[in-house]
Amino acid sequence: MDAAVCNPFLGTSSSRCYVSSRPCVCPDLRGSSMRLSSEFFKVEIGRSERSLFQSSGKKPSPIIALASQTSVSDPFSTSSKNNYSDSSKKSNEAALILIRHGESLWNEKNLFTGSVDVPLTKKGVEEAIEAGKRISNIPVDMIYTSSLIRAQMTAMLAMTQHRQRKVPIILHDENERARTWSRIYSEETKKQSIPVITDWQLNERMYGELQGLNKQETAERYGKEQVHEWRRSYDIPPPNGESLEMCAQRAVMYFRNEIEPQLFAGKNVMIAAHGNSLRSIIMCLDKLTSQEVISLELSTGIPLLYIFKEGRYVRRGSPVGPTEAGVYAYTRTLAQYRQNLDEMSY
Ligand SMILES: O=C(O)[C@H](O)COP(=O)(O)O
Repeated sequence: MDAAVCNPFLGTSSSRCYVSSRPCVCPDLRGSSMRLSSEFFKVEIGRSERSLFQSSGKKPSPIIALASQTSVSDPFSTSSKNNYSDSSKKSNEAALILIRHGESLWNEKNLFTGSVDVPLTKKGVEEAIEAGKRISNIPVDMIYTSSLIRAQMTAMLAMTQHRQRKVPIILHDENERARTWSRIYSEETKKQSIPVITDWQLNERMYGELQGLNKQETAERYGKEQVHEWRRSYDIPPPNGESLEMCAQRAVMYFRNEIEPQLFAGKNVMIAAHGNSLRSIIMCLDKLTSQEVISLELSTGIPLLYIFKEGRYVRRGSPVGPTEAGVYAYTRTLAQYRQNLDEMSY
């Protein structure tokens, strides 16, 4: 995992190469054998999130409001992408929300999309808004999205529903001028904002020569099994495209190097990305094997909540709705956060 990954959209001489500075703990990416975790095997997020509670034997409990605080941070206190981490602000826990973008115009047409930059459909817009309602009581301090419009639309639309009423603002640091011209001069305004960091490394896997082809027609032409192998196997790439393993190498490395330090610093993070970049991250968080990940399917526009605590990720399923008591009782901190929002709105 120490190969540099360069942004293909900037050519081979990208000014930003990510070289893993931390060892990746994801077993499959280390190339060693994986721990079996049958609990999350064959999970279709969004359709069977309830069964996650059942399989873990945990039932949502009523709201517990105790004196514990969500992290308080000023995410705009530094402007560089890489300098957000403030390890002195270590907190006990942070929320991590993962969300696959809403339906895109090519999802609707059943076309392989990959790196092609396609917007949401009307249904996708509605899914993103619905997702926002589901997470409207969960704290969000920072947002990471891919560089593709469908993920960015999803993040922004979801945040229109958030009760915190902070303004998500895309950080532009592609060059000095972009940094200077997008500066905010009011500390108070910064506090009312949520930084949105966009990065190609969270993009959908590059689908190579399948991009733009109809999935059904491709299966008829090359055979269902071949197409399933291209779409779901871990290490077999589609023609001239990325395998899930290749996608994981950049997406998981980005997660480890850029996002995880924020969680360690107590920041609550939302990631709006794609079916396969998120599958690779979930594979790592849930320690799925390369066999188990084959059955992992993500529905469009369904948020999934993890609690990051003492260096561990605890999957809490998908918040079903803003009124579901169980969502707020996941942890004391979330319950307290929700209670504060309620008190503020009286
Ligand atoms: O890129 C695509 O076509 C989809 O977003 C994901 O497709 P998949 O379900 O075939 O991986």
